[in-house]
Amino acid sequence: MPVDLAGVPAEPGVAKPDPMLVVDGVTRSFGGLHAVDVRHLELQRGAITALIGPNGAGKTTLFNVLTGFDRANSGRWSFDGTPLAGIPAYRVARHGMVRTFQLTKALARLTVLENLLLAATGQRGERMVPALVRPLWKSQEERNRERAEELLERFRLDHLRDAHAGTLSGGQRKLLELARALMVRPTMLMLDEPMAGVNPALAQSLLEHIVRLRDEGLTVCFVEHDMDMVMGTSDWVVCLAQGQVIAEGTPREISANDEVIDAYLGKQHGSPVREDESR
Ligand SMILES: Nc1ncnc2c1ncn2[C@@H]1O[C@H](COP(=O)(O)OP(=O)(O)OP(=O)(O)O)[C@@H](O)[C@H]1O
Repeated sequence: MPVDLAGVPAEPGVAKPDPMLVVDGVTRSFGGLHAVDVRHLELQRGAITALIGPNGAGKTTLFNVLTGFDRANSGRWSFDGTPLAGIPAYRVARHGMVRTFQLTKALARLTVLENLLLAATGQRGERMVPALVRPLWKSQEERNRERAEELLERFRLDHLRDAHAGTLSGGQRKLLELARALMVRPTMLMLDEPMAGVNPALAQSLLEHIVRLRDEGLTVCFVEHDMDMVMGTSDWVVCLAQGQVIAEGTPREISANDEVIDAYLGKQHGSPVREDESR
């Protein structure tokens, strides 16, 4: 564990020694449904925080709001001291908080290398004034290529640089999504179900990549609804249910937390137990 969270009490909304992201009173409703209602939440710098919760708990909605892809109804949050409420996604990314996205059909038609270079857009080479100054633009393009090659090697995708992204296996796609997010050198990585649809061996390798990124100083937050998946990897676990943070703690504390267990079991075994069954 890079930062000692072991002494932090396992309580919803608890303060962290060095928070990177601080969330206050964030709500998001759809009609009458309160999808997100987070009173206070802090994510520790340099740690891997897993955001867990049963289906429909509000994990993705909270992610979308915090990263500027959706709007909160109320609340504020700051990233590394910068208030981010109302800031659009591309500017959130410029502040260093970047989220992964599943490869769309359009991206699947591009090569792996093109995917990476496209992910770097919005950097200097794309902006108006430097774009007119050819040497500057050129050096930015070269830097992007260097970065892309570095990431291809890191994720062992270098032999696939000219393959169409659509031909990659599920696990390779997940690596490409991760590499795309890293093109802009974020300080915080937000991963929405990075292991979804990936076989267990590859999921393990993805988790190892994530741990390595954390060890290099990146702050990571990932959404996952499979509790087992987060246990060996995360430094801290936040559990959402019905939009609210119902528990926080180390993986060990969370796996023994009755409210968390109830939230999961309540969802999976939603129908009331018949009397004869309960007996
Ligand atoms: N655009 C939307 N319009 C209406 N309701 C929505 C919308 N987005 C999410 N919801 C609802 O908000 C609630 C929270 O959904 P969300 O996708 O954030 O949950 P989740 O925890 O990510 O679930 P899962 O693990 O199944 O992905 C759900 O009841 C969902 O149906």
